[in-house]
Amino acid sequence: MGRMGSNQRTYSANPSDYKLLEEVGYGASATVYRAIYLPLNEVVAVKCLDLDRCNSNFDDIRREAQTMSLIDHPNVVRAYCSFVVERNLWVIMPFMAEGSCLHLMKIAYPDGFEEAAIGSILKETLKALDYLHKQGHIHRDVKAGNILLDTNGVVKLADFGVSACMFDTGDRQHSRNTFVGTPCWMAPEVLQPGNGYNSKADIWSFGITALELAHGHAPFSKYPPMKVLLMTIQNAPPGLDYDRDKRFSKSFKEMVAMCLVKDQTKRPTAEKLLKHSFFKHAKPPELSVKKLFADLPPLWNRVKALQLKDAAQLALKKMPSAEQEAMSLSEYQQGVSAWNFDIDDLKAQASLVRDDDDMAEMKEEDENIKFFGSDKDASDCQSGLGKLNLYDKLPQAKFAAQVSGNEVQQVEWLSKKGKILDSDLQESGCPKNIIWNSNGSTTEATSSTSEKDVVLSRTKSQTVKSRQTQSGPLMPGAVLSHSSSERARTSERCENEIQPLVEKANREVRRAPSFSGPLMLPNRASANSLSAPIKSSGGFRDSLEDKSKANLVQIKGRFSVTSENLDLVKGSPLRKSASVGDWMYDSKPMPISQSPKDSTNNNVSASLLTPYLQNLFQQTSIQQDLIMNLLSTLQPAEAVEASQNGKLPPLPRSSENNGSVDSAASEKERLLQIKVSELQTRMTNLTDELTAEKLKYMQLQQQLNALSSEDQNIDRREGVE
Ligand SMILES: Nc1ncnc2c1ncn2[C@@H]1O[C@H](COP(=O)(O)OP(=O)(O)OP(=O)(O)O)[C@@H](O)[C@H]1O
Repeated sequence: MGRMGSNQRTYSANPSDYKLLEEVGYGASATVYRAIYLPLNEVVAVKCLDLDRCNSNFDDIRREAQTMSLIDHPNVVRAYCSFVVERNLWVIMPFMAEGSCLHLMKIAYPDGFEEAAIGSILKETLKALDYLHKQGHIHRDVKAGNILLDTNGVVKLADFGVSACMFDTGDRQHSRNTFVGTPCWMAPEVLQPGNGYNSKADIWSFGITALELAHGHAPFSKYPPMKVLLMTIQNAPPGLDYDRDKRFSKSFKEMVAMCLVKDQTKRPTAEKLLKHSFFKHAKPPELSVKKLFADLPPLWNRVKALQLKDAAQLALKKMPSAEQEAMSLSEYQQGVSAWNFDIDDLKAQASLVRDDDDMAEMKEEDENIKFFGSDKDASDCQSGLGKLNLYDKLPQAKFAAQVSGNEVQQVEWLSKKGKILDSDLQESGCPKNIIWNSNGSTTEATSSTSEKDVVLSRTKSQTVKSRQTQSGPLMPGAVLSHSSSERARTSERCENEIQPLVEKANREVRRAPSFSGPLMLPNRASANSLSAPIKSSGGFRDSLEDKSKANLVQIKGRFSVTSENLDLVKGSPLRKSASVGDWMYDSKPMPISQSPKDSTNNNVSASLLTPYLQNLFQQTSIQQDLIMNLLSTLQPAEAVEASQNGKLPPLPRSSENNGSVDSAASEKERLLQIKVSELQTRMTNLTDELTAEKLKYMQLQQQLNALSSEDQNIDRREGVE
């Protein structure tokens, strides 16, 4: 599928012609790398889509990729070419050096952009939509995460085509009973079956994206997907509040209101919307957009920083209390959206997750009508994880070069925002004094007080608000779905290029869902957690697939629903796990004290139990890993002490542990240690559970053996008679 790019250059379909460099983005189905196209020595982006997670057949994907490569508009990211590498589809695209608007907000503008920049970004995006709609396409995934920026301020809409085919084969039957991702950006008609939708659905998503850019997050993003769905359908449309959103012009508010009309026929076309006064007065992006990232380090370092932050976030979050927000946030942050699912299933789930509090909140939302009416109020109630934005949690960092060996060029942009506190750093478990170079990765360094002061003196005074922010994605699906070859490639590169700290953080981030994943029967193939099919374990996978094939309707993104799941739900409702951050089916494990006789009566087959045990086992090991990682972020003295007290497992020996011990451990670090202890308690519980299950399994095995030999005896006796 090698072909000409827009610059009339030819791009080969030979993977060895592309040298993958840093990871610059990740989504539900793909990881995106900066890469060099060796024959031309040109920087490109390579999006690696995991075909294992694709619902479409290969021809559909190939067709869509080809369609994507035919798209030719200055505001649409086109594909130069695409080809299959093992179980991945590689899509070669122009590299958009400043990444997505979502990343930019997460890293530097947690409260959203100023209106001038929003106007420019939206205008360029609308031009792209106008073009696509006139070509007969619906984008179906318009959101800040898919609006990419180039260093010169060029704005392009990405993810057209492939994402569509990945999640919609056009055969709706195959999509039934499935819900994936967050419906934050989805139009009501998309969420309601039978109505049908058209390009106006993109206009709704465009309106939601406008709110996202204005506030740093999409409406309802704190809620679980099912609730978002109900709110989108039942509530008045979200919008910019005329009184409270004073920083935005009337014209902007009007434009958003025009997009967010529930009746799709009343929404303007992209062409008409472009004529709105808000866009007439929009500045050229090179004036208003370019300056947004003027002081920022390179994209890949931002991505690493976000991953670090995610690791810290993971370590700090209060699992039980924040898990619902975490799920919603992680969905939102990941920016997953797919438009195929069955409304009844969603409603079934929604009815199960709603509790009194939820209803009260929903009522409150109804009363407020305008979701964004009170930024402060809204943000205050968005607790938990939300408080951890990069500025809140990353060090007063300056990041220094390491990768290319260039001169260290300190970048103080993080501190400029005035949101980074030393204490936050300690709390985050990140090493202090990380230096971040404009072209390298992170490395530790000494930061003197005077440096700090200088940095702080340059700080813009900005109120540190307790609000929901767009913290980096916990990216279970994308990671779990990587083919082993890609994992190998990634880890190889990490070893070579990324500093251990970052590597460790990445591992933590990637394992985050594993840590928090539910213990569940394996036939729920959720990609939202560890409970997604564990592809690496051969035997398990087989049994899993056998079990699930009959019932699994579709796996998309990180949520999936199967008809069997729904049956399960009836008798065994969805519930929030006490210890994990995901919704799970209450699998009602048998009591440990159960006698073999009772066990037999349960009719639990070994084939069902085995994968369950393996799942349990895997989670336990992953938790162990996580604890080890956390331990290594503790002050050595404390960690050693905790370890010696028997509170924690033995510390891994490392050079850090051999160094001099700082006896003055901070309060924050002690808190972190408490977290670690909590985690360890959970791990112990899981281990106990695992042991009990193993025991039960052995008993069942014995029962089965006894039964089968009894059967044989009977057969033999009958034969004799
Ligand atoms: N051409 C590109 N240049 C630079 N960064 C890119 C490029 N394409 C994608 N990215 C980055 O990678 C991220 C993920 O890419 P993309 O949205 O295509 O993945 P995805 O799996 O399709 O995501 P999702 O389905 O969640 O929208 C983007 O949000 C963006 O930050």
